[in-house]
Amino acid sequence: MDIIQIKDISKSYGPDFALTDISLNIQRGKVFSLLGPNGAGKTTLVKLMLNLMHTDSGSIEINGLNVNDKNSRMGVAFIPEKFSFFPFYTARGVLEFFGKMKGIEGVELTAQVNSALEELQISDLANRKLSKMSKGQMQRVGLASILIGNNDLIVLDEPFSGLDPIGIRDLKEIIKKLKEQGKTMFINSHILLEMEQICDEIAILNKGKLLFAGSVASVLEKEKSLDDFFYRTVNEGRAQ
Ligand SMILES: Nc1ncnc2c1ncn2[C@@H]1O[C@H](COP(=O)(O)OP(=O)(O)OP(=O)(O)O)[C@@H](O)[C@H]1O
Repeated sequence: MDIIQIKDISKSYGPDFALTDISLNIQRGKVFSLLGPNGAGKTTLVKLMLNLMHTDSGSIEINGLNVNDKNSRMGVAFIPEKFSFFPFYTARGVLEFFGKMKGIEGVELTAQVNSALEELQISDLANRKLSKMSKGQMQRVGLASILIGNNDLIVLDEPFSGLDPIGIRDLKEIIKKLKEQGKTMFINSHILLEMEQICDEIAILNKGKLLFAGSVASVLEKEKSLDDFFYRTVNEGRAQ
């Protein structure tokens, strides 16, 4: 079954449509990326999926449940583009908070937190407060939180922004490992080269309209790169 089912959704902010008649299904266990230029509607779609806003029309289901049902978000982890949390929390404190919210405690919580800190190479920052961290370090704390608990669906908004080249490589490895564990990833991004390397499926959005949905493999059969395909698709969409 598809883990995300988006049916004919539209969303406007006042008179302006941010999304128009979008239908999209995401298969379980795939790495999916929603690509689009600035203002395309990517964040709006994520907010609708997480029920942070409501659609004007159409419906979204996660795990077969309408997103109005809070149970649809069980096992869903979300990291916004700029991760932030109470500045007086340490990295360990943040991860313990996320774990406790998921009902994980004691030795199991300590083991998961230590493993997440190691995976993101921030064990040395475990006891540092967020207020004393760089942007990239804070982003790594946010990304470590997706490893806490048994998340089925991981939604990442521009996860590569703010990461240095080592961070980008580490994150790609983490995404690969999570895919091997059968997790589904929904990634909003502008960084086409990274997406070409790690994604199974993409959709291209521009000005609130869905211009393409399909596999990266099918794109690369016909095009030199995802980059070329993206620019051509967006430009043809603009011309219409
Ligand atoms: N709160 C808001 N009020 C009014 N218009 C908004 C609001 N949020 C977004 N928009 C508009 O909706 C459209 C889609 O915005 P959205 O943030 O979803 O795009 P995006 O693809 O995530 O862009 P970016 O890549 O720049 O983050 C844009 O035209 C934007 O100006």
